[in-house]
Amino acid sequence: MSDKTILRALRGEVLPTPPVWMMRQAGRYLPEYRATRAQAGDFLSLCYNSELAAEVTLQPIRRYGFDAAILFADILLLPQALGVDLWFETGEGPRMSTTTTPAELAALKGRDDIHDTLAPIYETVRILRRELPSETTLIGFAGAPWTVATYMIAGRGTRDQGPAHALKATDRATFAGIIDRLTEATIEYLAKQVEAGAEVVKLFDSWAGSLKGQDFEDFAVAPTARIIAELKARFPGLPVIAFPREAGEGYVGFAKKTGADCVAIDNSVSAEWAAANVQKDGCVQGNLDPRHMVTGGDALVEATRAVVRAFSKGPHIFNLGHGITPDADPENVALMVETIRKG
Ligand SMILES: Cc1c2[nH]c(c1CCC(=O)O)Cc1[nH]c(c(CCC(=O)O)c1C)Cc1[nH]c(c(CCC(=O)O)c1C)Cc1[nH]c(c(C)c1CCC(=O)O)C2
Repeated sequence: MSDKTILRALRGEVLPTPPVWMMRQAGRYLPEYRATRAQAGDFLSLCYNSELAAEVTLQPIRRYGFDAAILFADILLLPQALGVDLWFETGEGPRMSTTTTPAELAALKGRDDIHDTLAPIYETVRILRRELPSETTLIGFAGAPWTVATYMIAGRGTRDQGPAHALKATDRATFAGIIDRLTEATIEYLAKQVEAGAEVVKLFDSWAGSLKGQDFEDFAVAPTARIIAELKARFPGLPVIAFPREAGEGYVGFAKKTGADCVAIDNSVSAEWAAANVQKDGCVQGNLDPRHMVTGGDALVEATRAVVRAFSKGPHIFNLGHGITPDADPENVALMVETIRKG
């Protein structure tokens, strides 16, 4: 069995020092990322340029020696592979052609027709498995169906996922059809990442927190459980991290209900609460407030130590509660890593 620290934590081992990586660790806060992105032209061109995508994935590993690298790509590449138009408005974020009618749902490509578009992503994974240090774990990922659907239905990011909730209320069949098609395509997408060399996969459900009650069970828990069951049937022992962001009480029992090996925790709940209520069932990842990467100083050191301490009695992978922001100072990241490793 591999002795990579991330894989050990995912098997439930309690390590003296938690392994660490960061969401959005390859990103605009790093000058070397901005340079490579400029070389590629734009963000999407960078995602589909396997050599340059591998290069930006490696940059934070060289700088900080993180225990995991996460494939450089985006959760919105899968809908693009299903035939949706996708572009990024500078300074604003993603824009897509909308999928809200039975005809638009029917026009999406089949789950086996996504790989032509996504082949460069699988090539990035293969390059990374060759080039990463032997102690670094490679994480592949996809968006969870609900979160990806919120973008497909609205055609953009939204504060409250209003358009997706509205479609769920007015045309449940089409809404559920979008979730099903995404669930099936996500299984095939992640399976190809694993075949190419991803050692762990992570499902990002960034908008899980806006699903309440039975909707949370039907559209956050159930699709995640289905994806994990199918992947584990095809790849026995494959570790899976699930991130139902801002799920609150929904974090409790999420690993058991979905089969996830690790639940990633955002910073809207305290580490103490998550240790008592979520880590009791297995590995957790998280949950330092990403603002500390901007503000730094003693508060960063104290908050980092507090997260390590709160999760020290169970399996834990140190991470931020959400992605690092472009205004972060790279020196603060170094201080966080040093604090975790040197105490
Ligand atoms: C919702 C979502 C998206 N993408 C993702 C999510 C889920 C996680 C989360 O909640 O943050 C996931 C994602 N996006 C990216 C990765 C790569 C791996 C990593 O370093 O974490 C991952 C795992 C690169 C990216 N994805 C994006 C960037 C910035 C692009 C740039 O260089 O301009 C990066 C590095 C763009 C993106 N992509 C998306 C948005 C809303 C945006 C615009 C907002 C922003 O600019 O931060 C969709």
